[in-house]
Amino acid sequence: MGGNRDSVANCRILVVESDPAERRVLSAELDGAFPAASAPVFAGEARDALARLRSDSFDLVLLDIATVGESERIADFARQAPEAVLLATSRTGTVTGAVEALRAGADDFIVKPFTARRIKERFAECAARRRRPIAAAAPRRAENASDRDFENFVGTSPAMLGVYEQIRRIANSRAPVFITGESGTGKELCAEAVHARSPRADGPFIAINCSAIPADLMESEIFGHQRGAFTGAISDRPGAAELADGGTLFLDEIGEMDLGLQAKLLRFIQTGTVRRVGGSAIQAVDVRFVCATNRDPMAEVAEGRFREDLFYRLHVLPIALPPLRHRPEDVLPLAGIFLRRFAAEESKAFAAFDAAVEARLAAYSWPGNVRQLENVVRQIVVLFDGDVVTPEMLPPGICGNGDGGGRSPIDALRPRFHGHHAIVPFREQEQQIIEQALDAFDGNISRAAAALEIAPSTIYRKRQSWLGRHPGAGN
Ligand SMILES: Nc1ncnc2c1ncn2[C@@H]1O[C@H](COP(=O)(O)OP(=O)(O)OP(=O)(O)O)[C@@H](O)[C@H]1O
Repeated sequence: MGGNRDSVANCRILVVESDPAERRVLSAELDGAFPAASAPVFAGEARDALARLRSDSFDLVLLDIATVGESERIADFARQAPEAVLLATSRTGTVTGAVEALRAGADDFIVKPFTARRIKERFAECAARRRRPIAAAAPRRAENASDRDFENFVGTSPAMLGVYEQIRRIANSRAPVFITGESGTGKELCAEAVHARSPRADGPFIAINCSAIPADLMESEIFGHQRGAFTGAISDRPGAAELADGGTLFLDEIGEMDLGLQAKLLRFIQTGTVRRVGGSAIQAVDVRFVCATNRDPMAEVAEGRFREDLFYRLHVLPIALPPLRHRPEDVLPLAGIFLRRFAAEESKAFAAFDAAVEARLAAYSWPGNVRQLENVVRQIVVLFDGDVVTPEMLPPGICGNGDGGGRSPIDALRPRFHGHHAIVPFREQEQQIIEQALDAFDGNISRAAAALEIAPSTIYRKRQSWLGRHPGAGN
């Protein structure tokens, strides 16, 4: 199944859509966009699609929620095609619908109409990030493994060599690993490397982002639930802890976990057992904990936001990832690999940066770290054509003259004030800025968050609060 999962161009697509008009639109949109793929397969009913999945393998399944019916059916798809990326689609984008779909096993939720480009991006991201066995943490197929310096890391600065050495030394232990570092410094890559180098490498690597999932769903995400445990719990579901049995459980952005759940996590660490929400059976689970935060954990403990006892349980083997500005020699190798990756993905010719661009990239301070560098290179590749990246392609902040000519999507986010008449309430400006960022990145929350240099959870939370202000509003 899914032999080409990491390669967007080669992916095999199954579209589950009952509306003939929608099928025609999608067929036209997808045909040109996935040139190397065999034509997408269309199924008008969930039953036919499930039958097709029994005899054939796909890398991407686009599931129209209205066609598929209740979320239990989405769970059927998740079971039938465990390696395919499942993107739930709907005309009506409500938070509840999205949460239901994700809970039932979809990798992501996309509101129609959407472009093939958006599908490609979501597919690539989900294939790279979804819960998956460690096989997916191996170097991307399209890239040369020798481009990497250690596991999936690029960079040979002394600071990073020190990190690789630390990972090598702690990999064999069963003790928890606590990774700190600013946003975008590679904490998730680090967690994957710890797993890949550990004796558990053949076991599962399960990542949970404690900030991306609403607090009330988090307990069931980690511990699972029994059917009927709460509204919407329509089937039994294992949590991340059970799924990670024999492998590694990565708790990303642990600093965002609510205090009640921290107590339950502590109990899990102490007893090595879990109980599903609404269930009575206690199950022993063997996992290695790796967690990460971009906050200062000691300060969080001092402020009472992080339980001290939990902190000391988890903070056994600390790894601190250096910000990119402390290792400027890594900037150009990283930029080079991103350029090759995105040029291949976008079928562009870009192969190098000119000397002036290299000088600017190396001199810039990269407050958003590697993720910001990755986003900048991606924007350039998407927005421009050519073999060589030249200075006028750089976004204003990096090109240094403050005049971007409106080329960068991020440029469109800059608020413009024209005297005091333009002053509007802060919360409205905030909503506008976030919505513009989401538009600029086709609704992609992680990329919008990275561009705004905030946590994705902030966007999720804000959207929930806007819905609270305007009952019935969609997302
Ligand atoms: N040293 C590196 N080599 C190659 N790619 C890297 C490196 N560091 C980070 N990246 C890439 O940068 C992006 C951000 O990395 P990652 O998600 O691991 O950061 P993070 O520290 O977990 O961020 P956050 O705190 O915001 O979750 C990813 O696409 C990752 O693959």
